[in-house]
Amino acid sequence: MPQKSDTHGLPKNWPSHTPYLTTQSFSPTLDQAVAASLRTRPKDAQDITAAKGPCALVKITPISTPTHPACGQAGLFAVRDLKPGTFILQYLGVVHAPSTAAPEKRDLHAESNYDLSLDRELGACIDADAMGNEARFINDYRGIGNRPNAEFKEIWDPRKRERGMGVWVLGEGKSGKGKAIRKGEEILVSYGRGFWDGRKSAEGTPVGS
Ligand SMILES: C[S@@+](CC[C@H](N)C(=O)[O-])C[C@H]1O[C@@H](n2cnc3c(N)ncnc32)[C@H](O)[C@@H]1O
Repeated sequence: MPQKSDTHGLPKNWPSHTPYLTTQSFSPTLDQAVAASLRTRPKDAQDITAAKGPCALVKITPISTPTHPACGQAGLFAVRDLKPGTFILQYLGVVHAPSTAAPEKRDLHAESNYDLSLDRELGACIDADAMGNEARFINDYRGIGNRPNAEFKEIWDPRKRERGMGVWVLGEGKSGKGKAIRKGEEILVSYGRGFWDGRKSAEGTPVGS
């Protein structure tokens, strides 16, 4: 059954102060060369044209369990069983990269907790802090589950001719250990140690402690 959305076509529990995106937004500071590269199909990306609007596979849920490390925030949960390797949804936000025209400009995205790398060489990222879709509510598995049950991977939208990032249920892999995500389970990825190390150093805690 599709996930109920409110009268404005927003997913349930979508925050009123955050614009809901149905396609990627591009920073006006994006260099032409970077923009061109983001419109060139990479070798390893999967072709996906994600459906627009609220995703029927997931729901945004406020977290009130005191032992949950993101208590008081929200998370993204499966509304049906999802098989290993299933594409769930695209990670939408503002696509940005350092500008060669104004390299001295302050990076407006440096402190975002919603900034996902798209292309390391280009420094291109997708920031869902100011605007995005349900994928911005995916929490890191640490302190919640034993391991991630989902992963971010690059996609290529053949219709828009755009690179992007998608969220998949972890595949079965060589070991065949990838498991389905059960209805009601929280969708959890690994942000990578860099995310948490960056936070520790920003807070003045020595990295690695
Ligand atoms: C991309 S947001 C995830 C959605 C967020 N929970 C919300 O409601 O907006 C990343 C932020 O969620 C929180 N978070 C995610 N995973 C966490 C975890 N395993 N432990 C503690 N906080 C977590 C942190 O505050 C982090 O900066």
